[in-house]
Amino acid sequence: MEYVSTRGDAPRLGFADTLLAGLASDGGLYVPTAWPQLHPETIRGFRGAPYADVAFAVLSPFVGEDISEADLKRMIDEAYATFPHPAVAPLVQIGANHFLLELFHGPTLAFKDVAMQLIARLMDHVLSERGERATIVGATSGDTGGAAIAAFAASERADLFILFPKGRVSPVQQRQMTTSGAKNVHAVAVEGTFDDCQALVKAMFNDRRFREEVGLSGVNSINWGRIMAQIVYYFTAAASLGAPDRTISFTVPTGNFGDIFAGFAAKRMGLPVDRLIVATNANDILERTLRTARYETDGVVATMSPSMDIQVSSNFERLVFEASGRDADLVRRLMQQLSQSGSFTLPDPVIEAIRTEFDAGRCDEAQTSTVIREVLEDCAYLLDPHTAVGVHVAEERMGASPMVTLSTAHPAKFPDAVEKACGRSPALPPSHGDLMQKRETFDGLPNDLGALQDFVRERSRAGSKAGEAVR
Ligand SMILES: Cc1ncc(COP(=O)(O)O)c(C=O)c1O
Ligand SMILES: N[C@@H](CCOP(=O)(O)O)C(=O)O
Repeated sequence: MEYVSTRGDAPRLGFADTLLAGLASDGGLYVPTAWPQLHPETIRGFRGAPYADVAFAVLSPFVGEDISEADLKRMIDEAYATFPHPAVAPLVQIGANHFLLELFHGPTLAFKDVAMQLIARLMDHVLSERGERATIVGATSGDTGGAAIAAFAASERADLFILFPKGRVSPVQQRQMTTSGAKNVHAVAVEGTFDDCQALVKAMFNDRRFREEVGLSGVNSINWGRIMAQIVYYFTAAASLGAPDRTISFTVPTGNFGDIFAGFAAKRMGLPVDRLIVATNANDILERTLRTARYETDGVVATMSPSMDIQVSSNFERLVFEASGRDADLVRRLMQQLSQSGSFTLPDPVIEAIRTEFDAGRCDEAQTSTVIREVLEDCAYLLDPHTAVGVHVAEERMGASPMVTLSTAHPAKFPDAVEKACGRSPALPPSHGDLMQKRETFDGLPNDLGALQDFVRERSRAGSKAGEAVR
């Protein structure tokens, strides 16, 4: 399997190089040259199968020969053994035809663990086979950071720098990033928004000298490995509800568009998906884009679902590439307009192609609180605010197909918002009991590329071991 950049101007890479590259050298995002196809009989066989077995079947074609079957199988088994729930990603019914796909049973109680636990193992494996080290820099609005730190804290091969927007993550999210005690982990509070953090990460990737100097790699969903691992749970959920013998719709609380793009990829691989529904909070750029064809950034507002407080939605670029018939020239032009003017307009055939498969809806703060309260009253089930955004939008758009709303975080990550909405404060699971008492360590930096690069240079050198090659 080979991967191409959405901007058409970077070398094609195999799986291992794509995984370590993160962002393509032309600023684009890698996608597979062709979508592997799963036969309906294979999908039918996923019913009742262990999650790790489905993961192996779905992921093998993307990995190809870069990692042996035995090693891939072992790493998948190890990754999902960190999830205490035997199903890894169980379904819970909350309405006649409405199901929640609980993706928060991993080490940091958010869906990011599903991919991060696997890609940390894959990256370490590839780096150690090559005798190399990597400097991983990631941006987070709260959940990616904690999941990456939990997954890479034991890494012998990577130094990890996580940028989070100061004062804009929940206390639980912040402590998951600042209390690991791991020497190779650096949590950095940036004076700015998540979009600022993400722009800094992309600027570091686009600085070729810096990229080579520190052996830069990334674990945000710009990295194909993240998307790939998230495809699996669309298959497990749909198969247990009757796919391939009936179609299933998915509603996805959306920020950076990675999670819903994984659903699109599952559909391209043969999963009978009916509608893919984008659910946004008040930061509704994607809902506006699907309605008006105009993608226009508009300043981020802080909400009770902070992990979705995003305006520049990286993976939308992958969708534009696919919906335009893989027109890299168009993608390059639109992304240039975005960086120059903060907006672009999708050509008619592209927005029409997107609308044939996607819908979108928005959920404001009052509606988020109402949903949390109503679902608690009706189903005795406590939603986190991100999932509540999804449930609100899903309920507006129920059709004939069963609806699966992705439940992306445990409510205990956002206890204040949940308590304000419904009067109940969710407790952290016992395994996280002492989190709020642990000592925090983090650095603060301005929203300044030079300052950040100096910081990374200094710390990643300190973290690397003498005698080992730096990528
Ligand atoms: C809890 C939660 N829900 C939803 C999202 C949105 O996912 P995506 O960025 O893949 O669209 C995020 C972060 O990205 C998140 O942390
Ligand atoms: N919501 C995310 C933002 C980063 O998204 P990613 O999927 O690109 O890593 C977060 O919680 O950090």
